[in-house]
Amino acid sequence: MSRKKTMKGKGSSKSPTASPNTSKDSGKSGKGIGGPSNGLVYPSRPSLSDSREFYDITFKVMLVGDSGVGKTCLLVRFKDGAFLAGSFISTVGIDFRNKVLNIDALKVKLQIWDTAGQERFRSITHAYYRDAHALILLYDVTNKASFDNIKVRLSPVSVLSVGLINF
Ligand SMILES: Nc1nc2c(ncn2[C@@H]2O[C@H](COP(=O)(O)OP(=O)(O)OP(=O)(O)O)[C@@H](O)[C@H]2O)c(=O)[nH]1
Repeated sequence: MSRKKTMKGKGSSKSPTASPNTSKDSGKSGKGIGGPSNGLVYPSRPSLSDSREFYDITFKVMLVGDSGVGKTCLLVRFKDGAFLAGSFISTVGIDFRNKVLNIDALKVKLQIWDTAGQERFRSITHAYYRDAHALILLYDVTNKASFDNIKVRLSPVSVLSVGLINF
């Protein structure tokens, strides 16, 4: 497998393709449905950030769940090792960050998309499920409604679409 080269996202990043959405903490764009129909996100697409990092394979992962369940906190914790305590700023639209992991001598790039949990962004965020390799479903253990709402978020059409294309 040839080693590929890509831009490494830092903080809120620009996405591989174009579409008008914004992130919670910087207002920078998160753009487009991230990759071709087989779901792989190729590094030859437009830049994500200003530093480069090699990888062997890439996967698109979506964080899905109600507003306030901790999607952004989980992502920041995983990416940067920090916890965003205190003030809660809701995500606007969609955002993503990249993380490259070394697994069995391979560099695996995860492109992790942080979706807005608010109802008004649902139609936007649903569009990004299409070519995802994985959806991570989050809920607040102190809020049963946030668990029940996962079923609503993953309508049969969305799940079927992800399943048919990627698995
Ligand atoms: N106690 C506790 N609070 C958390 C945890 N994770 C996140 N929070 C808090 O929950 C609030 C919301 O977290 P976010 O990660 O911004 O929530 P989100 O799911 O991204 O919300 P949207 O962007 O609106 O979709 C913040 O104030 C966090 O500090 C956790 O594991 N425990």
